[in-house]
Amino acid sequence: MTGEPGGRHVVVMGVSGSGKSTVARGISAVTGLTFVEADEFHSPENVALMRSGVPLDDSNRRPWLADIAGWIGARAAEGQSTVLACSALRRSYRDVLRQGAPQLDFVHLHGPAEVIRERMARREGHYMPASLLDSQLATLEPAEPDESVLVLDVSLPPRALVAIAVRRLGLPVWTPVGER
Ligand SMILES: Nc1ncnc2c1ncn2[C@@H]1O[C@H](COP(=O)(O)OP(=O)(O)O)[C@@H](O)[C@H]1O
Ligand SMILES: O=C(O)[C@H](O)[C@@H](O)[C@H](O)[C@H](O)COP(=O)(O)O
Repeated sequence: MTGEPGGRHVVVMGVSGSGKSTVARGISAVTGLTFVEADEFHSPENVALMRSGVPLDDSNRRPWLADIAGWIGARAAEGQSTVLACSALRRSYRDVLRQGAPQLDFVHLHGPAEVIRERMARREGHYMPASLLDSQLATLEPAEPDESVLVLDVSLPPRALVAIAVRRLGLPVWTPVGER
């Protein structure tokens, strides 16, 4: 999607299994913002660590986040708007992402650990074991007052989460060409 220079940039954040990919894809479908999955930027070494049940640390995450910030910056330079699914667990990680676009909006999917654990256990074909949820929750640093973060309850259905996020962030609703 092209917009004014810089565009809008949204990161759907939260622990693994909180519904980031589902909600970010939904926002993209409704608004036309270009969707990207932060997991796709992980090195094979990072994926291997998580697959074997070892949590990432700052040194594993730093180059990953820098690459994502670079991607956001490149899209912003093209005037393209984006929506990402990215855990962005710590304040310092969000600060790295903001280097790509200073006015980054975050949607934090937050909710009971049991609900998220259940979803992770049921999810098929993903490298991330449910056993890493505890470390994800321990690493998570909620938004500080100066950050632009909308906190939403993971227990809501995906469609409601997408609708609330689009409305509260004032994102443009995309209309297919044939319906204009
Ligand atoms: N709001 C929701 N309500 C019920 N199930 C959900 C919701 N959001 C996601 N899910 C399901 O939970 C699992 C994890 O969602 P996913 O989007 O992959 O999370 P994440 O990207 O944060 O790891 C998936 O099987 C997905 O279909
Ligand atoms: O910083 C991290 O520890 C990882 O990014 C992690 O948070 C991410 O959650 C995994 O890559 C699993 O992917 P999902 O979040 O899509 O389950």
